[in-house]
Amino acid sequence: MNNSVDLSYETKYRELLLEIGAVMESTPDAIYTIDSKGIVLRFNSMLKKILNVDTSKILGKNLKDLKERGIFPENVALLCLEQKKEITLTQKLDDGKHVMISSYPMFKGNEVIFVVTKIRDMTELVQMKNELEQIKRLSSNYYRELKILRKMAESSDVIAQSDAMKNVIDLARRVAQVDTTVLISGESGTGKEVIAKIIHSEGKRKNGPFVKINCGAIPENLLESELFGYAEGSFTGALKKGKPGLFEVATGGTLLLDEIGDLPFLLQVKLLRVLQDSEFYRVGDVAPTKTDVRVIAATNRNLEEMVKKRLFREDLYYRLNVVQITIPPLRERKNDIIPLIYHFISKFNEKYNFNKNINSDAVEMLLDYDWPGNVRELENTIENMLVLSPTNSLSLETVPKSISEKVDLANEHRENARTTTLGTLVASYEKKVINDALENSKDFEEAAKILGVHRTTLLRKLKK
Ligand SMILES: Nc1ncnc2c1ncn2[C@@H]1O[C@H](COP(=O)(O)OP(=O)(O)OP(=O)(O)O)[C@@H](O)[C@H]1O
Repeated sequence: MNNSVDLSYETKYRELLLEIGAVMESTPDAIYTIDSKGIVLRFNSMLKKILNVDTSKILGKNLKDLKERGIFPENVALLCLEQKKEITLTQKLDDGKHVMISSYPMFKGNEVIFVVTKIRDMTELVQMKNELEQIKRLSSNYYRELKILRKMAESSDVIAQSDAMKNVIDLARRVAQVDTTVLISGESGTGKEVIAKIIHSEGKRKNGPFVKINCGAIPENLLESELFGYAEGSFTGALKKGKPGLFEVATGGTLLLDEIGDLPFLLQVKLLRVLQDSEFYRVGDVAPTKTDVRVIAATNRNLEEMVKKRLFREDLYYRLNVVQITIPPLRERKNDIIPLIYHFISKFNEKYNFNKNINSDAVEMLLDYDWPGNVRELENTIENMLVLSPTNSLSLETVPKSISEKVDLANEHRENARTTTLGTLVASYEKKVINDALENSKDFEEAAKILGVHRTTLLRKLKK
């Protein structure tokens, strides 16, 4: 009877062990247990796979010894035993695997009787996490670059760092949306054509032609036929079929009349008519020609003054000046100078296949200059420096003499003005002190005494 009870216990015990073994094998994690003395009691087959340990050497052995002899790569279970609490940590093994190790203490009363440790191979997960992070980093880099590229494309390579220039571009973009005439004024080389192109390319006529004519560069007798064309056989040397003028060439687009202040008086009348009636007469023609052109006029002269002096027709001035955009000279928007310098360096590096840069002394010098020729002069200067510089770094020596001499001279004048002011102040104060001393003393001798100088010194100063 007793025997049969024992046997049934033994059977149950065996079955339990089988069950535990089956449970331990059913997981992709490595599992092992140690007793309260750190002796390895049991493990599953994943232990060999994940920790790469020789499992034939560990059963019944002390984990501490195994760790010290390098047979076992970790001892989290011992920490758990020591601290009597659950411990989870991650570890990178010698073979590069990333594992997460969790040890759980099993208690009898207050005492830990054994520790179960579970090890999960995280290598793939860590790899995936790293890859994900890399992808995130890459995509945020791409996003940043895209934003810069978009910004560059949007501003179509127009530099506007200063508030003054930002306002100009803003106004140009707004005015681009309405088909009105615009008068752009500004010193030579400030970027009037650049702004006219923005108005053209951001408006309804962007797919039409952008045509420019410099009214001051063409002789008066040719300008009329250049603008309005001429009819068949209208003058000797004319083409037989006649020739269209720029008002026809620019149909559907924009016509930029540069240096409008140079337009001869007679042509001013003709231009006014085109603007009012959208039609004109070719030279020698009797029938009018229709036109559909947006006119932008540009000038570096003071048209208002010209109107007062009767050099420019008042009615045309008002017709052109529906919206006026004034571009300030570069010296009044110094914030644009540095970005323009780098913009042109990169432009000409690309053109000449260079990889040159500029040093800070040279930048300082360019910042101190007044740029009477504005952006065009700066652009030419950078091209000149880049082409002539013997090294990859544009230094102070590469700044053209015409610029460095002017900057040096201006700095010298400023310095002189500063010291002169100081000298004048000291002299006038000295004069006041001497006068006071003379007034408050009975004679010259006493005044010298009050002032603490020799009478000959006082005499000399008085003479001065
Ligand atoms: N804001 C800017 N950003 C980049 N380049 C510019 C800018 N302004 C002007 N430039 C460049 O400077 C040069 C002169 O500009 P632009 O021809 O438009 O000046 P302008 O005022 O029309 O000159 P002009 O009075 O002689 O007709 C051009 O090469 C132009 O590309």
